[in-house]
Amino acid sequence: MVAPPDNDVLWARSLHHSHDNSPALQGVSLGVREGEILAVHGPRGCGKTTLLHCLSGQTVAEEGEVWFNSAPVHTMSALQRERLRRDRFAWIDPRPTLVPELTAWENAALPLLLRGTPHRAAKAAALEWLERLDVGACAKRRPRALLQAQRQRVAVARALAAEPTVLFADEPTAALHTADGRQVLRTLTAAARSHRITVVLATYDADVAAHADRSVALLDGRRVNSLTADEVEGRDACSLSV
Ligand SMILES: Nc1ncnc2c1ncn2[C@@H]1O[C@H](COP(=O)(O)OP(=O)(O)OP(=O)(O)O)[C@@H](O)[C@H]1O
Repeated sequence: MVAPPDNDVLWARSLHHSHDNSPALQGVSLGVREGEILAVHGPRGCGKTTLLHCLSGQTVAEEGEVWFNSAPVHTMSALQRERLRRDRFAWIDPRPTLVPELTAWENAALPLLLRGTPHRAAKAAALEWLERLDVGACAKRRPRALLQAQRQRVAVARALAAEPTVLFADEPTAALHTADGRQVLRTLTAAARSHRITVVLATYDADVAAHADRSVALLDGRRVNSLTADEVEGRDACSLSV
């Protein structure tokens, strides 16, 4: 095993992974520098979510290596990977995944509480980030009483309140209207830059990818240098997705 370059917070080498014998990643390598916002860009089914799952330790790739700083994630036990995700990573799904029984602020505070942050400090951080995401007024409401766009803002607040080393955002604005999506994305990227949070942002949308410092393009589970307009729109069927 060769350790990753010093200035990469995340580093993946030659990742191969398949779902039901259908290859989703076919030899993807990449490095993510500390503090950068990296877009993983490509059409639907090209392997973006699978790549983020492998980088964040949710999935161990069938072949290849993933390193977080100097730690080999691919050889960690399931418990070690779970701790890594809890303590150092945050995740935003395309659609908000909140705990229905908890209020908005309790949802936003949850990762901090799970890490053992004192209740008062966790609540203060959650409320601060809900305000920044313009959903401070919803703090005491449960998810079912919120609009979808408000729920997604709570999910973004939850990810940022935890001040992770790396934030994985999988199509974070997919469920939002364009103007709403732009505003959430601006808040997310500004917060990440000011707090030196590294972001790996999966998107099929070139406008979303433009918010990143750097983009890597995926097609059919492989890195490519650039995408044509048709590929970006996902109009080309992904041959490996059938
Ligand atoms: N759990 C699964 N079971 C079977 N096939 C899967 C599974 N997850 C993903 N795939 C397939 O693996 C390939 C890559 O999927 P992946 O979700 O990583 O791509 P993506 O670029 O994130 O797509 P999308 O934007 O639609 O989420 C696709 O062909 C997809 O159909």
